[in-house]
Amino acid sequence: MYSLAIESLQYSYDGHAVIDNLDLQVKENEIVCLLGASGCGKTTTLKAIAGLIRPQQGIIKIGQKQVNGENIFLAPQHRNVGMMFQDYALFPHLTVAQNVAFGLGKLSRAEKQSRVSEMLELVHLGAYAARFPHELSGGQQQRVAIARALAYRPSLLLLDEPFSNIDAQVRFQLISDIRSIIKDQKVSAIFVSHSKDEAFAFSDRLAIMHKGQIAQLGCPTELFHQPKNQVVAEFLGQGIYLDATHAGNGAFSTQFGQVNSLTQQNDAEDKGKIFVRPSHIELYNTDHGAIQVNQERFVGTEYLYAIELQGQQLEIAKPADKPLDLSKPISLKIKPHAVNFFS
Ligand SMILES: Nc1ncnc2c1ncn2[C@@H]1O[C@H](COP(=O)(O)OP(=O)(O)OP(=O)(O)O)[C@@H](O)[C@H]1O
Repeated sequence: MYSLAIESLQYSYDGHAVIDNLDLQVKENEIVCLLGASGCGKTTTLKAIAGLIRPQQGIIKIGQKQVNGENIFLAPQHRNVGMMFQDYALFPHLTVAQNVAFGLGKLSRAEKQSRVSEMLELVHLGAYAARFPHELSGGQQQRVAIARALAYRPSLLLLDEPFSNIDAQVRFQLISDIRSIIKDQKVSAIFVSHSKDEAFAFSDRLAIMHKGQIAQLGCPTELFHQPKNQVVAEFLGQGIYLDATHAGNGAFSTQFGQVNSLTQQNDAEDKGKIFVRPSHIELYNTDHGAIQVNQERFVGTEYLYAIELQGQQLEIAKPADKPLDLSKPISLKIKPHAVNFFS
């Protein structure tokens, strides 16, 4: 069963489509990250799920309940979603405990107290109940925000760039803490980010968004190694395109020699481009190489060599015990890998 199912969603601002026929499904207890460049429609999608805006078209189901569709539009408070938006700061004049209790209107006083204590224990802030937000660090404030979002036991959490104001040094610890809290509580979550590092660390599956649509949905390794199109390939990491021709048996001819693919290839298209990441490239010393290394960096476990290929700067690694001899000529080859061929 899905905790969220979206079908053919459409939303336009002043006639300009921002969400364009978008489909998305989130499984139970799953964290999905909507990842994409600025302006691709991530926040608008979250707002439509939350009920903060009304889409012109499309179906949204949260659990079994249809919350959006033709003649159906449930108000945000009836959708059973918890929200943690970047600009949904804590209320500065309320204590931590009062902030967490804020959405618990229907419960009795005793029930509220017990739920607030439970939530503050969950985020390891039991001793901070009487403090005000300005007396907490940024990371502690985010943990209060997650406690507040989880307090009324939503079935789906919506998180919009929740870590963007957090110091880089503590961000990945906080991401790991909040991920464990969400997993413990067995809720599903949609997390919006434009940082692939955050997305890789926080989510089970990634949905790469482009121009109001989901370009690809899958687990991080699948998207990284088998991008369906150029948008996904480029968004997830550095790399270059090389002209390539099918040479049969899953191999390709390129200007750097033959490249063998470790995955089955469809030979229908003869000519195209392959997308090559730095980790697919090997530098080695030969008698007749013409590769120019612009910089060498030692980073402990390996050496990184900066080269320029087709106008793009790439850093290629070599193990620390097998460095290049920069006084001798250098060549380049492309290692066998799951080749991404685009016709
Ligand atoms: N209230 C509005 N009126 C008109 N256009 C809007 C409005 N809100 C957003 N847009 C436009 O809709 C598009 C998508 O906006 P959205 O905020 O969903 O993008 P995003 O992917 O979340 O971007 P970011 O990563 O920068 O937050 C943008 O081009 C934006 O300018």
